[in-house]
Amino acid sequence: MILTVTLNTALDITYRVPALTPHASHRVTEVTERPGGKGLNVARVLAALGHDVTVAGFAGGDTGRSLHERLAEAPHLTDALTPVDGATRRTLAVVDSATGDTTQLNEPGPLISPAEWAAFLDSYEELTRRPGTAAVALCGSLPPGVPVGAYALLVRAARAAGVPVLLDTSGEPLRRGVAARPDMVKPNADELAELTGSHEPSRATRDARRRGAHAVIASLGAEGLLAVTPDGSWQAAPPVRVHGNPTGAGDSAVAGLLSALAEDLPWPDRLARAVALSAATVAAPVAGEFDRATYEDVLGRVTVRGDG
Ligand SMILES: Nc1ncnc2c1ncn2[C@@H]1O[C@H](COP(=O)(O)OP(=O)(O)OP(=O)(O)O)[C@@H](O)[C@H]1O
Ligand SMILES: O=P(O)(O)OC[C@@]1(O)O[C@H](CO)[C@@H](O)[C@@H]1O
Repeated sequence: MILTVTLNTALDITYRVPALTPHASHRVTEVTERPGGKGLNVARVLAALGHDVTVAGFAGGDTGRSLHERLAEAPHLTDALTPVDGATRRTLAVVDSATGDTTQLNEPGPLISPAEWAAFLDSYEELTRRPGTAAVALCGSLPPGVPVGAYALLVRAARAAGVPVLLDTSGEPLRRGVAARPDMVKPNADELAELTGSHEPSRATRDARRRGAHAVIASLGAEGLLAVTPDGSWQAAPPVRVHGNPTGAGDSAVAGLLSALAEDLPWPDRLARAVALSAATVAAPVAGEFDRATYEDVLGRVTVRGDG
């Protein structure tokens, strides 16, 4: 079983409009609603690959109920979200059909009380220590009320339980989480630059390792992934730039890395899978889904270069 943690779950709403123009009124041509937040996207992709996955985090209010209902329909997925009084947030992605560009609006999320945080920690401890837990992914922003050092605490607890842990977040929670020495961290280019102060990916990736992460897998948009690990360094790139909605591409990369880790595959195969899955997510209309034909087509054509 792979455990994904989404402290700030969301009901993701995607609007498609013919062209997005500031100050103008728009007709929405398509609306989709999905359980979201990065860890839930990771979980859906893992489940679609046939891995058993448990989702932890918080859910509350009408939006939280909707999350529970939809998660109950997903095969291979166990809902272990901790109930909270506040309502789970909504996020809005507006896709411009003319350019393919996406504009993202994320609500802050509900206020988590000290008692709710303590209840989550109990559940997390139990899940990480359960026999058969193969890996943990800690994903996304923190809702108000959750301490800024939350991920550092969760990284240390996973390591104490002997479970490999991957961190995918930003800002101060990322800085503190990295210092707690996670097995893997997956920043995008902006997150990496903010963490290290360097806009040069290979220098920044090495710097992020010095700050504590055992392996750093930086996602660089259509250029693919740059991984610096204890076993070697690799660059993995898709054969072509895919046009579509990139929301959730990073989450699919995380799902690729974790599923291949759970299957004991070597780094080049993990990276190839992550790149192919994330390209296939750009080709799918909403986050947390991937286009299987694109995945299978791209998988054999990913270039992996390195010294491992
Ligand atoms: N246009 C594209 N064509 C092909 N692959 C892409 C494209 N954009 C992104 N990818 C793949 O998706 C991965 C993740 O993308 P990105 O670096 O934008 O991550 P991210 O910012 O964490 O994503 P998000 O927050 O939207 O989930 C990249 O490393 C790459 O493999
Ligand atoms: O506010 P966060 O937690 O950083 O990001 C949340 C979010 O925008 O990221 C996902 C795409 O990666 C969406 O499904 C989701 O709603």
